Amino acid sequence: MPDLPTSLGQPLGRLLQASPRIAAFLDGLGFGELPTDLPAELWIARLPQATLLDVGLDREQLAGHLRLLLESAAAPPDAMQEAIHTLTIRGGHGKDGTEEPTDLVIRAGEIVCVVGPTGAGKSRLLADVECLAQGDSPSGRQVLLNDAAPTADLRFASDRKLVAQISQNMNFVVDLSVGDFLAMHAACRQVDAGSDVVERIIAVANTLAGERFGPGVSLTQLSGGQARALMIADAALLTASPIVLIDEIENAGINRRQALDLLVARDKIVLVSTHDPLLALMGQRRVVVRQGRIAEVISTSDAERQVLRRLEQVDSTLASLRDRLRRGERIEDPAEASFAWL
Ligand SMILES: Nc1ncnc2c1ncn2[C@@H]1O[C@H](COP(=O)(O)OP(=O)(O)OP(=O)(O)O)[C@@H](O)[C@H]1O
Repeated sequence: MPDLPTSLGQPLGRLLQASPRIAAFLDGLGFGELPTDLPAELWIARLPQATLLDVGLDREQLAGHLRLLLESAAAPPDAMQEAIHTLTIRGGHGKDGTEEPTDLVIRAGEIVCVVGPTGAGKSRLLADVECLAQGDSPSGRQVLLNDAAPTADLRFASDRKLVAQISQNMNFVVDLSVGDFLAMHAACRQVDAGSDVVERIIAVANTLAGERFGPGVSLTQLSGGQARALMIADAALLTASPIVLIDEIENAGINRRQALDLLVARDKIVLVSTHDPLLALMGQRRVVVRQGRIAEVISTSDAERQVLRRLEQVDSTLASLRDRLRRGERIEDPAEASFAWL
């Protein structure tokens, strides 16, 4: 394994070499030519405020994001994960029996969002992937991995699940501490007991969720957002499953872009069911579900990416207002919520 930089004290050029995702991430934010000799943290410290406003991130968020991507690049690749290159959903039928016309092929490292009105069948679609349906679910869909039907062994093996699901209600029933739970999971995954994986997962989860928590806190005491952040960090850094399904990420508690980038940086196939415009536009494509069937597959356009940047700016303004209210401050100047600068 090449010697990978692990801190932002390294020159930007080294980070770009170490992780193509970092290069893609900075490029996607619209940073053109970068001062490759400058240490990354110095570059972040010197960025003009106007540039940060443009990209919709503050200095801390940008640094956090780069650290997560570095973290992912430094983690060892997973043998099983690398084995799945494509997930194909072969058309079934809608609730009224109308056929689904096309097959949907999703590649490793791709985010596909699932949108549609309430009750349209978004969760059904995720459930079909979760159980690797073979025409035996209400939609009649068939799921292929690397262009082939999964063997029964792969479909039903509980010890090496191909699909990890992060759902809306992460209610933990075991009363373990976060640290014990992760250590147990690491042991199941045969990750070196001496490694710092538990600390790293908690640190990553803390960058995703607002309110920090430590290894001593009980799983049952985590808030919904904290539990989701923990599961996403665990799915990215410890769980081998190459396919991750997410049923909505609440917009208040979690840094959604970081969460998705973290999974994609590990070359997972990510399907997110959502009603949130920010999340919906973060995917490369989105599937529109109507009456139980995939009615359309839309690729996110460049113009939509521009809209997403604006939405991220609005979101970051809302997040900072939310934080101030949480700290007990008053917000009385209407200009603070006018968004006229957009
Ligand atoms: N293709 C299909 N054929 C038959 N039944 C379906 C199909 N798709 C969805 N359903 C059924 O329709 C109902 C609503 O679907 P689902 O819960 O997936 O909707 P949803 O879009 O996730 O809704 P929400 O936004 O409220 O979470 C469920 O009972 C589901 O089993």
